[in-house]
Amino acid sequence: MVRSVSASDRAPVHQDRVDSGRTPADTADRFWIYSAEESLARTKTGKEGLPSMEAARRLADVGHNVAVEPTRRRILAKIGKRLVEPLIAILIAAALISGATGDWASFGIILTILGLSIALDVTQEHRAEAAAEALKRSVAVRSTVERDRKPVSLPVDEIVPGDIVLLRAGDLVPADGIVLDSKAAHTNEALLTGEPFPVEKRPGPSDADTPAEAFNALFGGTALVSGEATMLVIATGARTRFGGIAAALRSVEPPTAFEKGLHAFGILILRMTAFLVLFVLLANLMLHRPAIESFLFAVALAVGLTPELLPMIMTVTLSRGAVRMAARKVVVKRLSAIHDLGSMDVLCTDKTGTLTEASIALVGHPGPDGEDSDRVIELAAVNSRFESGVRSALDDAILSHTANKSLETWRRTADVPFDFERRRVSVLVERNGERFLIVKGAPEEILARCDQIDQGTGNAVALVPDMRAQLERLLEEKSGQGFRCLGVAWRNMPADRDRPAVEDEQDLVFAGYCVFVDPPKASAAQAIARLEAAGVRIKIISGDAAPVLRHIVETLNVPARGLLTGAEIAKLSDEALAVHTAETDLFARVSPDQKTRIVRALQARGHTVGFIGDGINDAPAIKAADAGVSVDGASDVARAAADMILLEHDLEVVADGVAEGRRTYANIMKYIRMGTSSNFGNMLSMAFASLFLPFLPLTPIQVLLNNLLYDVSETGIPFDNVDEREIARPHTWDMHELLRFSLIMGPLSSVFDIATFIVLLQGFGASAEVFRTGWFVESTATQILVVFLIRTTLPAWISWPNKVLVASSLGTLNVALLIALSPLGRGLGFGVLPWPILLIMAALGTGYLLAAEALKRFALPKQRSIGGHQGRRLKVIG
Ligand SMILES: Nc1ncnc2c1ncn2[C@@H]1O[C@H](COP(=O)(O)OP(=O)(O)OP(=O)(O)O)[C@@H](O)[C@H]1O
Ligand SMILES: [Mg+2]
Repeated sequence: MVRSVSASDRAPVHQDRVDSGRTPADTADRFWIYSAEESLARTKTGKEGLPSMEAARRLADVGHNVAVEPTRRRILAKIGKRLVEPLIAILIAAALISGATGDWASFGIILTILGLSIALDVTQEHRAEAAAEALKRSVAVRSTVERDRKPVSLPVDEIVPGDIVLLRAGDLVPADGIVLDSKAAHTNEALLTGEPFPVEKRPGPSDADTPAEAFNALFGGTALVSGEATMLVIATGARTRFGGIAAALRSVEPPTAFEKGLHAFGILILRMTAFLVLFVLLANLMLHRPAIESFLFAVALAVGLTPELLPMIMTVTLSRGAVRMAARKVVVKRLSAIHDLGSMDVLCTDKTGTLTEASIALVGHPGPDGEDSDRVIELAAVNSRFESGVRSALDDAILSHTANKSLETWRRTADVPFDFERRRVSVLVERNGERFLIVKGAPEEILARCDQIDQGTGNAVALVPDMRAQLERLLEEKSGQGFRCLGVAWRNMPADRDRPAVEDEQDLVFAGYCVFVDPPKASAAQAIARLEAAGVRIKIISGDAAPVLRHIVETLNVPARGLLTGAEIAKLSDEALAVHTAETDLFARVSPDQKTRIVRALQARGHTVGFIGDGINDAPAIKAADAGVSVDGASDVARAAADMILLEHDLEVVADGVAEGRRTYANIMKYIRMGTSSNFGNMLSMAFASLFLPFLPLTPIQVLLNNLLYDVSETGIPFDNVDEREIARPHTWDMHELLRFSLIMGPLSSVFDIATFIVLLQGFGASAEVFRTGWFVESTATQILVVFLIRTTLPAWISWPNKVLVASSLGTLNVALLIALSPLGRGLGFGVLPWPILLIMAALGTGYLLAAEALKRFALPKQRSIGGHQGRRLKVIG
């Protein structure tokens, strides 16, 4: 039986190292100190990988390769958790006491009602989660793993210790492990160590003390930016070096503003409920009512008042939102990000692919004289062909332009792969026994590193200031016309140099520019206009040059103010940057780390920030954003960091997602408003009833039944239609608004409740049974029907509900009437309701609904102005 690689497994194997002066504690985590053979032996595997049977056994043993196991629990666990909730537990105890005292009817009924409501809760939640989970799996990052002696593509969460993984440039390193074999492999560990430059990885062992120095170790969560590597997996999931940290970080990840607000709201309700229940209990006891029944009544009231279905409604509404968003080509990985997307008021976007077609073509390759030069394009092609990193679209354009050019005379020796900090790539090549370093990259930086120019033949002459100025003008002219440019340069290298370094990229000979066109995406203009109209400000953040960005926004006619470059941002403190972001919409030549700084600066100003990007360079910012968005074809790392994935690279899809996020929010708010208004009203009515009624207004069982029916009636809310005006602006959680709503709608319903009491008692001299039947009918009906009024700020007859909500509401209303008015109800303590009383109840109910419709415009939130959401975070009470 193979076990996971735990500390105890290691002890015997590295006995010799313990003898050589190391303590087991030192070596426990330093898996890179072993040779390939030792590591293979320790993980009980071979170079050909694991058989799938064995892999399945290990998976069952060590668990999935995820930093945090999903919180989705099994159905039984979910039921168990509900059974131990205090109120439910008290009810179960109450049922048992009823049974013990011979009241088998109560025993049966209480347990049936409880069973039904738990079943409703659990099945709804479970189904919704399963649907959301399936969607999430569809965008899971995959790795190529050797199984049964052949490479297969597997979701990364199925990787186990002992697996052999084949990595290529652009892949996410799926777990911790060591390099068995490599070809120019470099990883970017910025996400974990903050080190922005790629580090080379080759087979070990290494003696390093820290992970950063371990040249043969690969860490889960980093990215292979160049070359290829064969990796032996040593540790997966939370056992990885950074998996543990990630898990720790995730557990303290601040809740969204909505979640915070909701929590504060829950606590408020809880306090009010506790207060009321105690009040009712005391009043009943002081009036010498039967103790057990009074106690049960109080508990049943508490059950009725707690919004116990809220977590389920949240999950169902969000999952339902996720399913709807998937239909609009947005796959949600983190459900609560739907709220963030809906409340997002700033969207940061990259340029290529989002604002442009990303169909890049080479349109020119001028030498220093401004004329297209064969020398320039040949050097560029050699560079693109021989670099080991992820080929960018620029490289593809160069290579397709030179497809029929023979580069046979050139031989590759090594390279310094591209990274987004230096924005260039060098290859070391040989021709006719001579060695050259060919460098291409961001043109202004290439030019700054040149002191000679190439006359088109390989002859180098000094770069005089006039010439430099002329080259700068040429670049300005091309960029100003919206062309993307790269600079190409070279230098001679000593024949014995095999390992070029970043330091070699100077004293270069300037060869010329490569000029590319990437047409702006016409549809982007429309999508941006739509987002801006919906209160989402667009900021463009790109590694590309300022003139190119300016040209794009002019062509697309995007209203963008201000521009900051990476060089300027580097000089600003975080505070100063935050101030600048207010009037800056364009950010050019920014590094990956600066993208993150911009996101944080915007957040510091109280914005809810979205970030959409597709590159390795976008991943940290995607992670930092409230709503991190990536696209289906993006790099693994970007997709792994994102909260949601667009199946189509289009801002229009984001705009759809925003609308969907706001829809979801609006529906959750309906449930909350329903809860608060009826809760608050009920509390007042119950307090009144306890003091002035000669008997309990409802039996405990009737209270429970009312609660169950009400809950079922609300299960249609997640499906409900939402008014256009609800999705017109970013939403904000506002506790004051909710309180105002309760303070208007609650007393209103109490007025009608009390009127009902008076009519029943004074007008008809109703018996306890008839009284309870009358009130049950009236209160259940109004509680259920009021949803059709408060679901919209528009007049109820203009905004139509979804048919699922109509069905769930009217269906349960019918059941309620059937139970209360037919002989079925006799067993539940209902009496025969005379017709005149029924008519009066109907009249009172109608009166209440009309009054609610008339008063709701004072209670529901007004339409907000665009500025209304600024400072959102400050508004949250919590
Ligand atoms: N393959 C390459 N070879 C040399 N230089 C490159 C290459 N790819 C990119 N660069 C340089 O790095 C700069 C930044 O890259 P890029 O434009 O892809 O950044 P980005 O932030 O992803 O931009 P975008 O917003 O367009 O997605 C480019 O403008 C270019 O100067
Ligand atoms: Mg990009």
